[in-house]
Amino acid sequence: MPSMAANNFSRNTQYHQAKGDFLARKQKYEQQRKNLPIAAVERRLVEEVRNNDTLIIVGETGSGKTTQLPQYLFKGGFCRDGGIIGITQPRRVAAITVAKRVAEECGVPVGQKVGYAIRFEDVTSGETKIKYMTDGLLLREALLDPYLSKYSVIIVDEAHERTIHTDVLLGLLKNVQKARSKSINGVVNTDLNNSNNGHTFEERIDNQNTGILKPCQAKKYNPLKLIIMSASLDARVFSEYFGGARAVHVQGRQFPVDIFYTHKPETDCIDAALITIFQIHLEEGPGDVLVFLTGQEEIESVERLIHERLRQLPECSRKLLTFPIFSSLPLNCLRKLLTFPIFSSLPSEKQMKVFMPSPAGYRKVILATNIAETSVTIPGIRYVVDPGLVKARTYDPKMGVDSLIIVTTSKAQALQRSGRAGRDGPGKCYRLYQESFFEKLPDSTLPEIKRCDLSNVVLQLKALGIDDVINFDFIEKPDRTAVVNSLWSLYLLGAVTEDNKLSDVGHQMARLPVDPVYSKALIVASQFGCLKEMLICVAMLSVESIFYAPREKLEESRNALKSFASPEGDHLTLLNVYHAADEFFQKNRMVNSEEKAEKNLRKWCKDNFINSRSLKHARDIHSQILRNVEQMGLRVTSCEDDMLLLRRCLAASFFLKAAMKQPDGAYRVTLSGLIVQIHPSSVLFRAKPECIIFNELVHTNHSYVRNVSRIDYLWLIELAPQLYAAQD
Ligand SMILES: Nc1ncnc2c1ncn2[C@@H]1O[C@H](COP(=O)(O)OP(=O)(O)OP(=O)(O)O)[C@@H](O)[C@H]1O
Repeated sequence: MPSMAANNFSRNTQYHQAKGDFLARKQKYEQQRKNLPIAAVERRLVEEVRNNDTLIIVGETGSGKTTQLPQYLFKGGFCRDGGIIGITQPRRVAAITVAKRVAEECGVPVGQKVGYAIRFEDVTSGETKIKYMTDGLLLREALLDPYLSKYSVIIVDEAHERTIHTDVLLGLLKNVQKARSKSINGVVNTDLNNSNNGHTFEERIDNQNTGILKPCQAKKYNPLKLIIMSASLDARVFSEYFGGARAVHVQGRQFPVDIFYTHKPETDCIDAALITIFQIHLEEGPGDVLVFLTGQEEIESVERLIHERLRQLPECSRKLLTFPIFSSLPLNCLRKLLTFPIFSSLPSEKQMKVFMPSPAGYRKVILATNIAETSVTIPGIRYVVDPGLVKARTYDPKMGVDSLIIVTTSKAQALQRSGRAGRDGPGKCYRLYQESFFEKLPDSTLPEIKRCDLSNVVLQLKALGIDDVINFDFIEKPDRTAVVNSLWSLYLLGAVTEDNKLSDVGHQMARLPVDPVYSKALIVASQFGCLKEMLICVAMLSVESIFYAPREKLEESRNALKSFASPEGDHLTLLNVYHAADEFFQKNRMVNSEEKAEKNLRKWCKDNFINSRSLKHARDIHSQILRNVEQMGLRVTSCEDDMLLLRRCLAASFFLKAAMKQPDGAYRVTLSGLIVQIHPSSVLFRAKPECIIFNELVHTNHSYVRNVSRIDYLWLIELAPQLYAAQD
């Protein structure tokens, strides 16, 4: 047995070692931080924020805006009165990774002084002073705390992305800022928007919750400092919107990035990307590669092709041994290439894998959608491959059709993409198009608010007390038809009343973090007595494709699907998959550890051609929305085997998307008159029932509907008379 002295000695050594490591890390971060271009203007920036309530900061990618400015403001005393510095990001992955980095730089665990919050995950505490979050999350917070009273500073980062949430936030923050500065001057706060009937937000909210209008109480708030930030925004537009707000530019970048263009246009982007990846791998020095692709399918096929080509490579080539960089690598170096996908529907823990360093001697190739385009730093990336394409949402308000199409990027996006290299050393960016093509790209991307279904935003605004959505002070007004159509859909869903006010149901819907059609479905299901089943349907419908059909095993995957298929449609089929997976998992967990049961479930998914990532994501969403509905006091009961009841509930919920069979076997959408086909992936593709409801409309060479269930037209008349009775 070791003596006490020896024990103490070893503990002492461990302590000193840990302390030494900590100090070395601290020193390393301090040095890195000092070298960032933004460090040279720290004092000036803090002064600018002190002197201006609204400030626009434009600075090169990688100059240190996102990670450093909040720390400077903290040090500059902006949290002294107990206020928090909030920083919004358009994407979850950026909020998480930047928070982790800043926590490391501060030498604290994430969740304490520095934290993050995204939909369904809150890693903050009472101690948190620097909080990274998605723009959507801050919007949700505004529902509960309309003055955003806990924030002393809000930084809207990557504002150039102009996500729908950023645009709504900007309008909201402008009002909150005005209201808070009035309150500090002792003016009673009655002016957060034009249509609040002269009551404060608190009063309106109390009125909604209790029905009793409380007496007016003037509250004092500190002014809200607002900072709009990006590497690639048109400062003029934002400055004008904020009444001539001051804009400052942070000069300089840490490392150079060389840009390369192709000599002629590329006809096959995937092939061009593959050639470039291998060219980099075989001819360039150490460093990882980041490739921008348009979506999960493309990523998976490029990943497969990389592995196929890798297998064809010789163990090692003589030619390569003449390059000094390869001479030190082991003989099988040519195959030492690892691929990592990252896209939005990939569960967070899988997404985080791209941030781990590659094993010694390996080169990492990250295949990403535009999720990795802004804010994130992936350590080790020296090469960026940019085919110049992105999958973007478009919306046809007349047809009510929301679709994803592949379009060329804007200059701002190209700049952001190249900015992912050159963050921890000099970088190279290969744009797979000609320079003349780049010159013709639009400067910035069309704001999302101009190309999206607005139902969710309109619902949120109304829940915030902003009834006159058309006249809301947007930085850029959305299409009037789109607003009117979303108001119409919300009216049909029962979320707004005839006189355009949010109904009780609407208030309930706004509390659920899913699309209005789904939140309504959950409320309807609690009345029908099948909320247990609807929670599963909504979770499964909220993720990308559950079924996985590799081209080479199409027949096998179809057979696997048959074992879950319901003749009534895709919703019941999804329910069968979820139940089967859950039963398998629960049985496994009785005899295995949680980890082993998870592993076995992944194997079960593989055997059954189910996308385990999507299923895991659906299971997570399910538990989160279950918590939400329980908090709201909705009755979570099961309809057991009464599938007729569940189908009627589907009709009562998704009646906005119904279609009738035409003599030629195509379908006519009842609301828009659009002619569509059932997608081949649907279990009803061949059955072709007379009347269907569906959740998704996609455009390829035809208009297809997906996630389809068989219903009876008479149910629509009975359950959605507001739309169907008049047509009878
Ligand atoms: N997770 C990380 N790992 C390693 N280095 C990092 C990390 N995050 C940031 N850095 C370093 O800090 C620098 C500044 O990053 P930061 O995100 O603050 O820049 P930025 O100006 O906001 O860039 P962008 O406009 O591209 O978001 C990076 O270039 C990189 O050198």
